[in-house]
Amino acid sequence: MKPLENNSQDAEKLAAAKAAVQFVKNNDIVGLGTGSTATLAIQELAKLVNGGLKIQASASSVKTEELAISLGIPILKLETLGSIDISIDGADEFTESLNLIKGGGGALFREKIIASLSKNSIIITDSSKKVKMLGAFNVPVEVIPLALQFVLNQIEKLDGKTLLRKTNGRTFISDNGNYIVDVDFGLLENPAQLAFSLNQIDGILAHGLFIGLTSKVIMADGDEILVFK
Ligand SMILES: O=C[C@H](O)[C@H](O)[C@H](O)COP(=O)(O)O
Repeated sequence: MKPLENNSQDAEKLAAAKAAVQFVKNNDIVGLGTGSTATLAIQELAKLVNGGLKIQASASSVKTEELAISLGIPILKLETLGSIDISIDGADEFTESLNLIKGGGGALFREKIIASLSKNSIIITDSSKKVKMLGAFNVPVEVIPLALQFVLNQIEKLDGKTLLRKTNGRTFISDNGNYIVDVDFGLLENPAQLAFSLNQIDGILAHGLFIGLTSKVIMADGDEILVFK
């Protein structure tokens, strides 16, 4: 049996997912996020699609694409899309100013493209993800392999402590064939400035700081649904 705390966190994720899919309308192109919370939204969306809602969707990871197809959600290739009506995704941390850290699952690059294309970018979370300052969660950075040592040096100049992501002892490889470096910058006084500095480093494909890309965060807290926008 799962510990009680996990059950209530899962219930919050589900409540946020159910609230978010209500914003999806007939004929929308929908961006699908990645992770445990986004998965619940995809399952809820599939129920609506099977009940007659007409949408097309695009996925932020191979895993999400496989899930969506298995549930009968029509999928469009991301490279064909010039805009997305609505996207639903999770986050690792967010602040009330709607800045986020994402990428705990390594899907940050495609998630960022989807968020950037979205007219309405909705983030769904349980109550553990809301923070006063970003940075307790390490900032994921997707690095093109041949640039790894260069990027590590540059990030260290920004006072970041770097850790190459591994899973089960093996170097983690993203859907795009790249490494993920998780960086401890401490609590972030100025996440926008840090995002700008990371954007200047050649060899970084994307980082997990999502600044100004979110329309609203729907967070469940116990039985309550809170919307930050
Ligand atoms: O790369 C993964 C994504 O950014 C996820 O949306 C994020 O890590 C949150 O995942 P979860 O909903 O599982 O906490």
